[in-house]
Amino acid sequence: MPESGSTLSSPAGRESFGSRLGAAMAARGPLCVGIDPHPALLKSWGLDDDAAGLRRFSLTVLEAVGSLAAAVKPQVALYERHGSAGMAVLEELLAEARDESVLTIADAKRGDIGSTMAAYADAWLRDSSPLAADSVTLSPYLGFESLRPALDLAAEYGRGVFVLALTSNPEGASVQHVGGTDSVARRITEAAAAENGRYQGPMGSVGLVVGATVGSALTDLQLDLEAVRGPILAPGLGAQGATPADLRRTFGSAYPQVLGTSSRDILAAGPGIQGIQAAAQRTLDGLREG
Ligand SMILES: O=C(O)c1cc(=O)[nH]c(=O)n1[C@@H]1O[C@H](COP(=O)(O)O)[C@@H](O)[C@H]1O
Repeated sequence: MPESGSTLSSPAGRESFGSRLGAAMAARGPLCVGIDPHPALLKSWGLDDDAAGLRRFSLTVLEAVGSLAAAVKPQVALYERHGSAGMAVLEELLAEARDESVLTIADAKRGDIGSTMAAYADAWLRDSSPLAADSVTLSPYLGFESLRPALDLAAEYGRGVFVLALTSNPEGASVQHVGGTDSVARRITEAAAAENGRYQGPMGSVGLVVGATVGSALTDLQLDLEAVRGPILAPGLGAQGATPADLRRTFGSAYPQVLGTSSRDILAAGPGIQGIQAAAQRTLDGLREG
């Protein structure tokens, strides 16, 4: 269990997130399972679209994939839509994952001016917070440096961040590709690489989000993901159409850093634990092949 109590507690010497995630990927393989309790999925599982349904769904997924996936990624929006009762379920899920030593990525996509960003960082990355996760997704639209409070708090507490670079949705290109070979995405990638200079070992704690669906964009925009020396969270597998073979083709020599993530494609195999496990295992086998 993480330390609790004073927000001033200093967990000096704690192992970094990059190192913990690298060990989990080496031991289990490069799969993250997204926990996205969409209303349609709750319905197909025979659950109500309420906090009790959300709780059953979340804890079932954790039980099914907790010993198989390198990490789980709860989609915060799908808890927020249930208000405080939904956020209480998210707190319970994060605490349960912590107790079972399953790494978590809170998919909150936060980003704001620095002083407000400090509050987001407190919410997701500080030990004393009920929503503390091992890592959180961040949006750099206000400038990479606006994320400073989260970057520093993550480093202090042995936690991590995943910064959006090239997202899996087709609309992303209208912002992220701007600038050609000096693109917005390239600026983000280079800033993440510089930030990982503060970490020792093969993998830093500042990751990027690069969709499995981005096709030739890495080459077109001349992005050097190996130089980032951080984990690459790659959503888009399954429900958005990408395959493990696409991932290998897209990421090339950076593939060892890639954590493939899939939600609906695996979750649709529920509500039985064995069905979810089999779907996750199939995806993992695909990611490990070749
Ligand atoms: O940050 C993310 O995880 C993310 C970034 C991105 O570029 N695209 C993307 O789909 N995601 C998230 O990844 C999940 C994808 O879900 P599925 O399409 O069901 O596998 C959702 O929770 C998305 O919000």
